[in-house]
Amino acid sequence: MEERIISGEADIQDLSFEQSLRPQTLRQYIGQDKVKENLEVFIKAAKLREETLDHVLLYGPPGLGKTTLATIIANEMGVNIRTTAGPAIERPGDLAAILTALEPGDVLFIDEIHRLPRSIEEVLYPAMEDFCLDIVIGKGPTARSVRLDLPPFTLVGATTRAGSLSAPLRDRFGVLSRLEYYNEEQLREIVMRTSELFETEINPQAAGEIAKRSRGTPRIANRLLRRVRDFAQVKGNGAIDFELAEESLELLQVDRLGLDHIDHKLLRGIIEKFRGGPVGLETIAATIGEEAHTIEDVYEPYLLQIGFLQRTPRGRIVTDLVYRHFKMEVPAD
Ligand SMILES: Nc1ncnc2c1ncn2[C@@H]1O[C@H](COP(=O)(O)OP(=O)(O)OP(=O)(O)O)[C@@H](O)[C@H]1O
Ligand SMILES: [Mg+2]
Repeated sequence: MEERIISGEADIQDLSFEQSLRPQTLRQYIGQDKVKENLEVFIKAAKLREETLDHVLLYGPPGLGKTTLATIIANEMGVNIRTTAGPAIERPGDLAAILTALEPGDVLFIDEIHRLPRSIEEVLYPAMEDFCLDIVIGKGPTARSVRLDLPPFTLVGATTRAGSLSAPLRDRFGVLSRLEYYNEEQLREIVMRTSELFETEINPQAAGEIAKRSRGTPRIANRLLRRVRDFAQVKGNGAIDFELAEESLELLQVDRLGLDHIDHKLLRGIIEKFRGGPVGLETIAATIGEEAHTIEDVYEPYLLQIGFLQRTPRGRIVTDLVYRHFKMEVPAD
């Protein structure tokens, strides 16, 4: 699969920047008002009662701020955060080592928690419920189970696929927070904030233009800003004004709605070869030379989200919005 500048997934460059761009407190975290309001109350209440915060599950598409929020939760609670990821925990012993090393009140952040092996999940249940571990010592007929007390902790899990989480695991989280795509105004604020951290001058209109093309995703907004900043440095005096932003984004081939050439190929393919659909996923896949599941997981979600594609029982259809976006005549039927 080719790399796309408008992908929500982190690339190597993103990773090297993101740490320094992360807001540290709920107050600095832009948008996601409902999630923030709830967390604020739960955190306050937990602190008043001098208890640990309930376990929190954060879910939503890549790049919307799950890892950021996990860090903020620990900061706001005034505790340490230990970070690991579902695929990194292979054996029950791995998890036991992490859990027994926690200090009272700590946040344990498990990223990609849907990729935790089932055998590990089972170790996690009593840990989450009663702060204890049941470990088996020895093998065969002499094996016995020992119960080990753990310090109370808060598990923060993050996943892009809440649907792949087993029900028993999901049920053990007290707080379930779904992150939503950001609106233009919120993304504009994020771009302004990041520019400040970069010490790059930007005017609000230019920030708005980057926001518009960021597909509702802070990670993409920050990435586009970085690229536009390069253009500003090389072609201008370092400051980002509207014309420069627009010109650079055109050169980067990210259109007014944040669509790139792959989106265009997919949409035009359906229009030109299938008269706008309905057409089956497999057929689309064969036409544009991609795997069906890649289209479903990666290409389609944003197009569905902005109403450019619709799923019907007979396949995908493009909507009138697409014809208008491409300045094509909307067909009569
Ligand atoms: N609400 C926000 N306000 C400001 N910046 C944000 C916000 N949310 C995310 N960001 C920025 O976007 C970048 C990506 O966020 P983050 O790494 O938390 O996403 P994620 O949901 O964990 O993604 P993934 O699913 O790939 O793990 C970070 O660099 C962060 O600075
Ligand atoms: Mg993350």
